Amino acid sequence: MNQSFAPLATAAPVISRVETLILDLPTIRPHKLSVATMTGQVVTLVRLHCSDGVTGLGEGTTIGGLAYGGESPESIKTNIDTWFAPVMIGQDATRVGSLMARIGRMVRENRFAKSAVECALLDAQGQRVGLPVSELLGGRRRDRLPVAWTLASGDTARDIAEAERMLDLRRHRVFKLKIGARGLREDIAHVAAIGRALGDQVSIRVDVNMAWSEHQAAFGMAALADVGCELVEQPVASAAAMGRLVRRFPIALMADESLTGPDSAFQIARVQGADVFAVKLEQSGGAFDALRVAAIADAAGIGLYGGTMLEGAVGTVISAHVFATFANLQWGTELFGPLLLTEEILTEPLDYSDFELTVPTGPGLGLTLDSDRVAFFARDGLRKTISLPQARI
Ligand SMILES: O=C(O)C[C@H]1C=CC(=O)O1
Ligand SMILES: [Mn+2]
Repeated sequence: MNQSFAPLATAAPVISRVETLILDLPTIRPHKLSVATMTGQVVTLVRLHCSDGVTGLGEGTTIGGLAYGGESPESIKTNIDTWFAPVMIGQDATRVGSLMARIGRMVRENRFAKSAVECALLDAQGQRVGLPVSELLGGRRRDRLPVAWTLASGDTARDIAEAERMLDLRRHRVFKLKIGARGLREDIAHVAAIGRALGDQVSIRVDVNMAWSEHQAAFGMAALADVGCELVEQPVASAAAMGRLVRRFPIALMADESLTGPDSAFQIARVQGADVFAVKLEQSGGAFDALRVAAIADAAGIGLYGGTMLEGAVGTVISAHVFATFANLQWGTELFGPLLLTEEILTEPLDYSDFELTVPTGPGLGLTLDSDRVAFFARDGLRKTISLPQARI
C-alpha cells in the first residue's frame, strides 16, 4: 500500500501533570450555619496539564473543614496528589467518561475530589474542541440562571439590611435564611421579621442543615408555613424522617445533605421523600452524576434547585454549565459563592446582574484565573508576606 495515503496517526493527548493548590480566601462577613461558622473559604484548585498544551481547571471545596462532610480541602488535595494523579498520568485526556470510570475503580468515595478532577477534564476537553462545557454535556437550555442569596450573619437587623442592599443592587430576590443554631421560637421570630421587612417582592426559604429532631421539625414546618416561608431545606438528618415530614405542611421540603448522588436520589425518589432536590455537583460526585440525579428527580416529579458548596469561581461555573442543561430548574439556583468572597480571582469577573448569573460562553468553563491573585492567596503564598489588597466590597 502506498504509505502516502495512510491516515496520519495522531496520538491522543494524554494527561502529563495533575497540579493541586489550596487557596485561603477571605469572606465578606462570617457565614453562620447550624453546623459551623465560616470566617473564610478554603478552595482546592486542580490544574490538569495535558500533552497538547491544554490546561483544565477544577475545584474541590467544602464548608467548615470537616463540619459538613467526610472530605476536607486538605484531604481533597492529598488524595488527588497521592491516589488520583498516578491513575490519570499518561491516560487519554479526551475520554472523560472512561477516565472517570477508571478513577472510580481505583478510588472509593471521595466525591468532592472526583468532582474536581472531572471538572478539570471537562474544561480541558471543551477548550480542545472549542465548546463550552454545557454544550459538551448535551447543550444548554438557558444562558442565565436565577441566583438566591443566603442571609447568615446571625443577626436579624443585619440580615434585613443585607437583603435590602441585594434588592437595590438587583442581585438577588430569593433569600435563604440559615437557621437551626438558635432555639426554634427565636428562629421562627427571625424568619417572620425578615419576611415582614421584605414583603411580597421576595421569596423566603430556610436551611436548617439537619439541626432539628423530627418532632421539632413538625412544629417548625407548620410555624414556617404560617409566616410565609415557602421552602425548608433539610430540617432533619434522617432521610426516613424527611419522608415522614414531606407533604404534611403547606411548605416545600428540600433534600440537601441526604442527597449524595444517584443512589440516594433513587432511594428518596422511590418513596417520594422530598418535594425538591438541591443538586450539588460535589455532593453528587461530579457533573455526570449531577445530571443523573436531575434525571431521577424529573422522572419522579421532584423539583430541582441548583445548589452550592459555596465554591469559588471554578466550582460555581461548572455548576452553572450543568444547571444550564437541566430540562427543569423549578427553584432556580444559589450559585453566589464567588460573591461571598472579598477577592476576585478571575481576570474577568462573572456577570451577576438583574437577579441572575450569566453562564460563560467561551470554550471549556469559559474563564481565566488571575494567576497573580491565585499565587497571592495560595496557602503559604505571597499573602503571608504582603498585606491584604483592597477588598472588593
Ligand atoms: O446549603 C448548604 O447547606 C450549604 C450552603 C449553600 C448555601 C449556603 O449559604 O450554604
Ligand atoms: Mn443546605
